Amino acid sequence: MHPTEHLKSLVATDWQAATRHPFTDQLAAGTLPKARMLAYLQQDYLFIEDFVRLLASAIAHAPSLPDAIPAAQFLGLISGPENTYFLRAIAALGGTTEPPVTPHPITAEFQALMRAAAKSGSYAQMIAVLSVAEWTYLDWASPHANRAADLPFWFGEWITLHSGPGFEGVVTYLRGQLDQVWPSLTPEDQAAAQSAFVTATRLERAFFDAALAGYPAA
Ligand SMILES: Cc1ncc(CO)c(N)n1
Repeated sequence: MHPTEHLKSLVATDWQAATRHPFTDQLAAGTLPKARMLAYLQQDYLFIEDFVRLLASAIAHAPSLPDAIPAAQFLGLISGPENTYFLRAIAALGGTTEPPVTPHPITAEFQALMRAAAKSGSYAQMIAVLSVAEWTYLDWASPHANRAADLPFWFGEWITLHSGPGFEGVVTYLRGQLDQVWPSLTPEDQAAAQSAFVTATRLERAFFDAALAGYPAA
């Protein structure tokens, strides 16, 4: 079994909950209330800021240029079409990106995980968090890809950005990076990368739970 398959098997319950979630089911059915989608995108735009910095850190720590290039191309996608999607969708749903919203506690936990991975110096930890983020999104979005065109763009494009051959390639690349470095890691590094993978999956699930509930005050 590939290391990434083993890691996924460890978190099967959270993985299933994060990728077959009522939030994304409602999104793909077009029945998710607009206010819920807006609040989610505003929180996710905070997530994306730290995601961009984490991805940049992984690029900086990649073992070789061929290992770095696909991540650099993906960074261009996030900084280009995906960033533009956020700005257009948040505006169309009646919101703003400035000033940024206050991070919900789950968003803050995710930010802390990404910041810790980014400054850990461990490429495996960085890739572990990035892999969970993109692989869970590929898994929830792919079954809905054929319906994206019929939805309002703030739902449809969010599915399209996370499905299809190009995005599958991103996930294959990220998993391949973790599978490639895994055997050379010390047991301590493997444990830290596994812990990052487990925590990231728990937070993906919790992020959708909070978004579905509309971020009720604690
Ligand atoms: C919370 C979260 N996880 C993963 C992705 C995919 O990049 C996202 N946009 N937001």
